[in-house]
Amino acid sequence: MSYAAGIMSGTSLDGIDVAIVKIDTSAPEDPVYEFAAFESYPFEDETKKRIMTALSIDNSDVALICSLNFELGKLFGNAVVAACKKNNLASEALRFVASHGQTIYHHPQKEGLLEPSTLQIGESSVIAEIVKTDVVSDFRYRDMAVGGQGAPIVPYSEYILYRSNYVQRILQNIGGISNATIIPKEGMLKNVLAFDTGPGNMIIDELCQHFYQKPYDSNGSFAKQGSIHQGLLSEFMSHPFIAKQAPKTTGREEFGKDYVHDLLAKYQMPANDWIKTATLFTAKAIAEGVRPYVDKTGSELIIGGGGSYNSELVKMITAELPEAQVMIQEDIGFSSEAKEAVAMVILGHRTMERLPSNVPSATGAAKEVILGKITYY
Ligand SMILES: Nc1ncnc2c1ncn2[C@@H]1O[C@H](COP(=O)(O)OP(=O)(O)OP(=O)(O)O)[C@@H](O)[C@H]1O
Ligand SMILES: CC(=O)N[C@H]1[C@@H]2OC[C@@H](O2)[C@@H](O)[C@@H]1O[C@H](C)C(=O)O
Repeated sequence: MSYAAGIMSGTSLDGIDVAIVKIDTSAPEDPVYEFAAFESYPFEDETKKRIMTALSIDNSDVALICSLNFELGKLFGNAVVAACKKNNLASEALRFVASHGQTIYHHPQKEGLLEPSTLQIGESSVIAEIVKTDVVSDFRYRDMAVGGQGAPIVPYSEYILYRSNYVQRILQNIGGISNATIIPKEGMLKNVLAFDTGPGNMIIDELCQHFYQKPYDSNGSFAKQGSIHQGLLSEFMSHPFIAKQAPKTTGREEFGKDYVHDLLAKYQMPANDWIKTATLFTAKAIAEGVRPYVDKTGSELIIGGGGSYNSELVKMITAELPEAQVMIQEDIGFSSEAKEAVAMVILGHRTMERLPSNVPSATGAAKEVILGKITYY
């Protein structure tokens, strides 16, 4: 029995999530992962601003990215130490730390001279020195090296935690971007499908920041007061990503600030109508993405990520997908916010054991590979 920590800092840039997980390997072929604790550390405004600048094609610079790699390594390491302390654990007793890293750019298709590539930062050497244990990081690169999109990478852990002999389960994550994992009833890992469905909270957050200087639409309260603008909704739905076939992944490059500000320049309407229409688009993109795969004999769509706390969004998804039973992670006793950080522990454990954890049917990779790199302490 050992403990490990997973660190997630996702595309929404809300902060650093740390999950501590107990790993029971008494049956080594079939390890059991037990959630032990979750802590979240919001980024300082200044740090968030610097990351946003680093992500921007127009304003990014190499000195900033170089420095942020080490700054984030420090913040990630300190977050794990703080989480351990709060939960009365010695951080050096962790068997390993698994860190996702901050995605700076994700470009899965070849475009001109640009190779399919992705970049996550938050230096693992710095984390290892602070936490004083081994660190697994950089999970996406190896999958891309064998022709995969490098995302989504959570399907392996979702298969381990949620597969069912009785019902199809669709795990719908709504972070900055939304992604779905479809696990057939009695399915094998090779039958699992996963892909990004489009924006998660990214457009809603940008609009809340623009109109109200607020980071997000708490519980959908602005959306609840707005009306749908059909012209804007049609324009949203005509985004080429929506009609694309899976496997597909996306990011801030397609649904970030530039996309939202181009639309803001084009349409005039009250703030809450913008937010309501963007919320419906987010729900429809999810429904369009998963609808072709819903098992008519029974399907549970389980929503996780911060979007599960937006009840207006959840209501819209429920209305768009009457063929599935829609619920959130908390309805089945899990935590919506901890889900991805827990997933990192499961992926990290596979790496430590020299075992593969990409799902080629999800990423389009040519074969199964061992994800991640290990920095030994
Ligand atoms: N109470 C709430 N009401 C509405 N929205 C919320 C609430 N709490 C969190 N959110 C939304 O969830 C977002 C954070 O979600 P999460 O932490 O799952 O994203 P992430 O992991 O950074 O992104 P990704 O999964 O795309 O990498 C916030 O930016 C916000 O939009
Ligand atoms: C490149 C990148 O960071 N992608 C994230 C992002 O956030 C959600 C969605 O887009 C998903 O594809 C992925 O994260 C999760 C952890 C994944 O790979 O499964």
